[in-house]
Amino acid sequence: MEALKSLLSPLTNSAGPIQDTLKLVVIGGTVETARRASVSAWTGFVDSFFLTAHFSQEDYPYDWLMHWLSKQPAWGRSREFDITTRSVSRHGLTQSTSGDLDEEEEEETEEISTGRRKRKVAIIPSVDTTHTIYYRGHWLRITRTKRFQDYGSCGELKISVVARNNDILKRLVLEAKRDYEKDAEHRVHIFMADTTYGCWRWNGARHKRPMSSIVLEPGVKDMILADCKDFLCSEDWYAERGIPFRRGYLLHGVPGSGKTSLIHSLAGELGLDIYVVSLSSKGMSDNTLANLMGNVPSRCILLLEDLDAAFTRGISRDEKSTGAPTGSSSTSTSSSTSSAKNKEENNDGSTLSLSGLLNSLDGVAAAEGRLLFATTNHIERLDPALSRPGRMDVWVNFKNATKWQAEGIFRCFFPSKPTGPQQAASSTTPPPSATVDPKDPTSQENLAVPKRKRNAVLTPSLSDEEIASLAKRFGDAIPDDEFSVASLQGYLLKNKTRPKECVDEVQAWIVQERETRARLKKEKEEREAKEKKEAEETAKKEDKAKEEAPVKVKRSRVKTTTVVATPTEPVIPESSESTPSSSESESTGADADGEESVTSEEESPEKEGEDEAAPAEKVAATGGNETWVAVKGHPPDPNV
Ligand SMILES: Nc1ncnc2c1ncn2[C@@H]1O[C@H](COP(=O)(O)OP(=O)(O)OP(=O)(O)O)[C@@H](O)[C@H]1O
Repeated sequence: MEALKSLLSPLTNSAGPIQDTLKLVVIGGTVETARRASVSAWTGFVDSFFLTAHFSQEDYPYDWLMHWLSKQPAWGRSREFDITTRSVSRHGLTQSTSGDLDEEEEEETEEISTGRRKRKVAIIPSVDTTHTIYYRGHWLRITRTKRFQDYGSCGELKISVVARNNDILKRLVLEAKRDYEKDAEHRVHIFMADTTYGCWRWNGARHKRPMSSIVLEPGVKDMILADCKDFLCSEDWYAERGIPFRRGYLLHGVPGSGKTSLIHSLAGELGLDIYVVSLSSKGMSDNTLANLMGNVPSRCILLLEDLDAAFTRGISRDEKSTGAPTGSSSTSTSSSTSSAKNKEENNDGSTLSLSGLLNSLDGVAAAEGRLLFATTNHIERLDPALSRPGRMDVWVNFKNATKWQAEGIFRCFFPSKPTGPQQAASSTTPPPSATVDPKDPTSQENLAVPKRKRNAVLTPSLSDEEIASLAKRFGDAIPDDEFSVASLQGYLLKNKTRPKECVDEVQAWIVQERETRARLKKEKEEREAKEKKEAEETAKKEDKAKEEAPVKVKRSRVKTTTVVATPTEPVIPESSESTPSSSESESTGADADGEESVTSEEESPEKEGEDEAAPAEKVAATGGNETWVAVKGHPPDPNV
């Protein structure tokens, strides 16, 4: 006990300073805890008045709000900002009006004459800065941030407002949406499948293409448009009958006949975005496709372009296999060559199987409400399962241009001169291109030519009768089902300011086109014949090499054995290096290094057999087999 007291005595004697220190720690800790508690209570108290909404760049409301914000003067007056020529949102509609460097007006004339592309420069507030905007009696605190993800950064928007409930935020989002849709109504947005990350990437917004600019046989456009409209407003009908709310359209036929153009037109007409998937793209797999298909919005056009291309590069029904193309078999030369080719083609990480494709089209996870459009130039290559009703409900065949279509496309290019007051106005306004009223949305010229370039095309004005007669002559000159509409369009484009000459010279163009086609066809046939011959020769060589392969292996084994382990085995006589030593080894029983050899009795007949076989093998090997040369150390003697 005494000992313990003596041990503690130094501490008890100095209790004053320690107690003070302890008191300080306790008081400091208490004050800090109280401070933190009060701060968090205050923040909680303040936050209880604030409503905060988060918007991610991955979803539409972010675009609506960025578009809306870009129109707010306070947003443009930001004191910390980035300058960019890129679109802030995926829809490219958020170029800040307040921040635009307005040189457009001055540059417009110059642009038309030089063809130089205008670059808009926009000012946007920097990330992680907070801005306050007054909106309908409330102060909104808006912060733009960036979140980093596996596949790059993703923008976020945080909006806080002091309010009793979230009505004000709902109103804001609705207003932003309406505003955005109003500005976006003249565009069709295109999204492309990103197979690397299995998501959709905005690819641009295109001006809507009017249906009147698509020239198809009478009734076809109306039929498809009516069918699409009918589908889009029949959700309940489908639900009542338990039918999956999806519709598929298969547009097949010759290239350049308007399949893709029609889809773009329909998207504009129906106000839908287009989501494009290329099944043959690198890295496409069943999972990626299912993921993509499950993530399309309920109302959109899903476009599978060139469906047959996916087949020829090796989709198969078997999930494990990505080979076995069906379409190119007719041109295949030998099984070995084609399988090698397939391997090469499929070596791009794509593991998409037909069953995977079918599942993603109408499996459990497939999106509903979308219009599926698939295009192909070779319908005969499609698996029947893919094109059956339920997956592809409407089939439309696109052929080469008829006379009627030729006439129609001519009229699209050369609209007739407006009559009445419009004509009077135009006659006072040079140049002649002013015959088209730029405000008239039904004007053919307006439909065919983008707005900003309208005045750049100097088309002579012709009366209705003149255009009708020229169009008729043009249509009569074009043979039915020989030229695609795209090729006619190419010819008309070359003559876009010379309607009369265009018709006068069309016969010469037809002759020239036929000659070009004949020449190209001949060249193609020659090239194919050459390729076929080369492939046959390669196949023959490979077959020959295969036949020889087992013999070579045997010989190389013999040679190796001779050098390393069994020096007394007979050395192949045709080698100039080994011939003398072989006889020497046989006679002396020693190898080239002078090692003692052990020749077993049992080996003798085999050796004899090999010796006998040697001349025959030698003859077979004169084809210049590489293995043979490498083992022997000198090229084969072609005279043997
Ligand atoms: N029927 C048509 N009416 C109006 N323009 C057409 C028509 N067909 C083709 N064109 C024009 O030809 C070009 C090519 O058309 P488009 O890409 O739509 O053809 P496609 O059938 O989809 O071809 P592919 O099968 O090669 O993809 C476009 O510029 C389009 O304007």
